[in-house]
Amino acid sequence: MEDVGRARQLADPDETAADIDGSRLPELEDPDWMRHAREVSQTSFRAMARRLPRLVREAIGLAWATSRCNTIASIGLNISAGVMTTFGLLATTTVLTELFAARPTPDRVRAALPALLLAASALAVRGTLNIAAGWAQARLVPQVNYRVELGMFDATTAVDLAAFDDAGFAEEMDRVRDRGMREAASIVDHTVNLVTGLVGVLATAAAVAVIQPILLPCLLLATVPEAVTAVRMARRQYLNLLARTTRRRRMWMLAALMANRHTAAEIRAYQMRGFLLGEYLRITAGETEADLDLARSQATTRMLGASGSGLASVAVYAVLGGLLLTGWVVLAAAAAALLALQAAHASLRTMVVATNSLYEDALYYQDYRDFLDRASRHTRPVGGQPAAGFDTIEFDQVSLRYPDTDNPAVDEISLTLRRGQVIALVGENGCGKTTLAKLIAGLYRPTSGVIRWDGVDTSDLDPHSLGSHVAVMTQEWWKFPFTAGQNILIGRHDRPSPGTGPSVEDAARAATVHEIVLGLPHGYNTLLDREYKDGHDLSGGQWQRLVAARSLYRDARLLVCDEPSAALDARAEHAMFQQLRRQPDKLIVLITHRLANIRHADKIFVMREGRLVQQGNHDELMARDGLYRELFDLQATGYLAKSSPAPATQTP
Ligand SMILES: Nc1ncnc2c1ncn2[C@@H]1O[C@H](COP(=O)(O)OP(=O)(O)OP(=O)(O)O)[C@@H](O)[C@H]1O
Repeated sequence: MEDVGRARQLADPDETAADIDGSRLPELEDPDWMRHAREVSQTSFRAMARRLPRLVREAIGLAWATSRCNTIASIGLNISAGVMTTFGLLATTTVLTELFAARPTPDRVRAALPALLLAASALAVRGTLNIAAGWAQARLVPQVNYRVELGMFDATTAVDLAAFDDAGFAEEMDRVRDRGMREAASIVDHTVNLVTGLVGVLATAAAVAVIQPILLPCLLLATVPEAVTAVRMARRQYLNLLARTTRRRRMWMLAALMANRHTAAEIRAYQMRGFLLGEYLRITAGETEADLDLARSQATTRMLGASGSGLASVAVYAVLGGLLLTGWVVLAAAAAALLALQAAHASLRTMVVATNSLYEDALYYQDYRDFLDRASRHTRPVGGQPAAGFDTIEFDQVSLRYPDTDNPAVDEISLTLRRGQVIALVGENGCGKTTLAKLIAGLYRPTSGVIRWDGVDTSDLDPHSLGSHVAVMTQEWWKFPFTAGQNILIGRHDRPSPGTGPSVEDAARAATVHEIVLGLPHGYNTLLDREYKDGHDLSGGQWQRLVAARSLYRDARLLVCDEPSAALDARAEHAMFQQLRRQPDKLIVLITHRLANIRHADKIFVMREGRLVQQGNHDELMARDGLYRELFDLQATGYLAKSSPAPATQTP
């Protein structure tokens, strides 16, 4: 790790002298996913080579599962090209043997002609095979990429919502998205390169062994400096990048801040431009220095490597000369061996670089596989009893404790909800309303207690069919960058027949957003994302109406509305609650801090610190002393209080 430390120092020369104050961003901790990089930096090349067979098997397995045809083509064509290399070299030896024979020149040329044709043909066929192999490889790599990406998103969209509360899961997911996912295609690419390099070396060695076996050790000797140089350069490049990873992440972060529509307003309002550009400049100065340092040391290694190769070549020439003088090798064989040497150099280099990269990328790919394992532990198994709907939902001593928290967010709650009711959850911030609503909606599973639909434990019901009876208007809705119509339609994109529920326009009318959508340049086909051409945006309240339309379009038996009117104006809010009261066959669960909106609810559940402390309708709860009356009166006072005269201005 000495190299890492050195590169780090060079990357930020003023590190020790710097004052860490508010005018400068603090240095970031190295992220956990760099642990593999460190591991690679401490692994010897021999240890890497030992793990190679397993890695190659794994990569070929992945390629095979993606496209058998392209895998066979990539590897098969490369091997065939190798065979052509051997043929070509052998034919060249024959050409040289004929040309160096003690005969008149025209006779020598005539004798060499068939072998020359053979050598030229071998060369042409090898070139064609190489191009075809490259083509198969180019087809294979993106396919592997998409397969792995799909596997990743298949897992991230199937896991329980609770998985996202687990910090370990989130970090692993980011790490996999950062690198692990991309490296799957790389390991296939490197493996094919490794096979290509290996085939090249073997093909040359085979040719040399046929020409004159004694030349084989010479070939190996000549390639050693090249191999050492390639390994050293690849590893130095990697270690240098490793030492700068954290700083580069900071650069990416700053770059993303400075070229982003969402941050543009704040950057201008707070005049942060100078600060951001200054930080970027400071970091790029360190980066430039690190780049120059790398270029310098790579040039030195390349020079030393070239000198070593030169010396090795001189040694090989000396050995060849000796063999020629002593008659062990004929002149033609020696010349062919020199050609073989050139070919072996390039192949060996490919092999060494591919080994280094394959080993490193395989470590990141392992992260991806670990993540899929972890995700599968967070995923409910498909199957179970189909859920036909419900008439009653019953909570029996239900609790939920978030990971790594001391107190349960919902604590031993028992209640019964019936279809046709409008119920409300009330309480102060953080008392557990949203968590309880998510339990009702089946988005979370209780950590203890049982939830039953018509007497059946929901954990015995098929999660997909259970979810099909639920619609949720969440507090933290997302502005999906789709058209206005799609933003509603995704509420139930797989509705079996269009006539079985409200149309998109009906839902939009019910949520008082139809006129707004018609006012957009392309009506329901208007793209709601200004970052794309012809894209538009809506105000916060207009978006909230669109979200309401989506959940009405879903037309589910259970509708959970968490602060559905937080961004609505008074008229829209009134219309929204009127609409929610007009759903006699549904169970509506409302969460709102504006208590006037739930006066008509059939039942109000009042929560404090995760527990149910009161329940009843508005009149019953107002008739008693308690939290509900206290909160309601506090709010009502604000509306009813007569405006008091402004306090007199005090004169000094
Ligand atoms: N994902 C989470 N991980 C850990 N703790 C959480 C998580 N979500 C909520 N909590 C905690 O659980 C408790 C209940 O939160 P919840 O969001 O259910 O409250 P709430 O009554 O809906 O609050 P508000 O009225 O502010 O929306 C709070 O103490 C909160 O900090």
